[in-house]
Amino acid sequence: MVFMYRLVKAKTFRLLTSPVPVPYISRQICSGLLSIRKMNGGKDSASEDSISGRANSTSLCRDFAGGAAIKLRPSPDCIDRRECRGAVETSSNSLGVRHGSFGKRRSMIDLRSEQRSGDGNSSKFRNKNIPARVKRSKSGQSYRKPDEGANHVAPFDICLSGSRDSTVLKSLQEMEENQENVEHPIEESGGQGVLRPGMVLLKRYISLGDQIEMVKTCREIGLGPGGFYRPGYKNGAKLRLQMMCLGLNWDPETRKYEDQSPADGCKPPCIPRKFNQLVETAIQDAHGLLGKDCTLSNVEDMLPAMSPDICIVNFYTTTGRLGLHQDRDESSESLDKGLPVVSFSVGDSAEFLYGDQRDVNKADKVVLESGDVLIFGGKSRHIFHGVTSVIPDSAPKALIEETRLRPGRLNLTFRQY
Ligand SMILES: O=C(O)CCC(=O)C(=O)O
Ligand SMILES: [Fe+2]
Repeated sequence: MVFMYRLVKAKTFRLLTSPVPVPYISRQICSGLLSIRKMNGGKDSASEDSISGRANSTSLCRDFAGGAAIKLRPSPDCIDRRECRGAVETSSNSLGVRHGSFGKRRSMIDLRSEQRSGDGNSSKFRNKNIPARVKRSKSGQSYRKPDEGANHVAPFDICLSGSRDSTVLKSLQEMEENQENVEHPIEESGGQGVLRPGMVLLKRYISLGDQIEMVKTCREIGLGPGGFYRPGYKNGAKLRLQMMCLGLNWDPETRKYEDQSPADGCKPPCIPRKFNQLVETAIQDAHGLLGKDCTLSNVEDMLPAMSPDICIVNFYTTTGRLGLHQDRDESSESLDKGLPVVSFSVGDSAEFLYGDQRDVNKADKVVLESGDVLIFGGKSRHIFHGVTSVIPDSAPKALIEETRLRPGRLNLTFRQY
């Protein structure tokens, strides 16, 4: 009896003092295995290719030495960004970009609100020398965790926090149904068509569904390594926009393309393959428009085709703007050939100026609306251009409801280095 009592007491003691109950441990291992299987065989891994363009990508990233391109390498290198100054905990699997998908509707609205920078000016406090640690959240998204005590600011979030209205899906469906050609509606509306030799505007070209996915994808990438920050010029002045570069990083301070972001030292994320496909189709459709002019024997003489390996993503709040400038930091080969810049506008409309001189009074003006694609190459490759104002409350309602994009405008410009 005494022996039995001691035995029971000893077992009970061991159970009570054991740090983790055995059945609990095995449950954890099982669920771990389950989630690994799900990631490898389920939708998540299938979606990797669609966003990173990894498997069949034609996009290339460059190695730079002292600012000069020395060799081209395939896109997986721009996904594996472990070399970035602070992303010590990043593995190729942990980058949110690889788990997102352009084609897959996944809500990004529940991302951690405490990681948000709040307003368009906060990234000016980001200390270039303080690394941001990249962590992975339960949902598989990567985000930066500010180091203890560091004066670090998380990337700018182009979307607002909060839940989505349940009526939104309905209004989205209605809008899609009302679009005559959901794929690429080329309408004969104001400003549409050839603005000048080599400059073509495709009005409301990007479908609402694609605009929504574009915002969600940019948000997801923009919150990770190499994400949105507020860049500055050499003289210390800040640009009136938030920027993120894909493929290669363009630094307004050095006016050079480099393979790391000055904000966090990370390699620029890759351009999602779906973005590149849209660019290529837009150029083909622009050629279709140019081809209507019977005097042109070869449309490519006026507007060469290109495969983008750089995408500069700008987000302008309603007070954002961009002074008149030329895009001339791509390779001299690209510039000499007149390979075009292709610009996507999403969100609020903006007044866009363009002309042959850096003079606002001599420039022409066009309003770029959500879904518009502007292409300038050939003889127009070196035009001066800029954004004078963003028109508040002009974005499609369903876009805002579905994405909670902040008031302002998202602009993506694609180029070939
Ligand atoms: O926002 C725009 O429409 C133009 C952006 C631009 O010119 C640039 O990023 O170089
Ligand atoms: Fe530009």
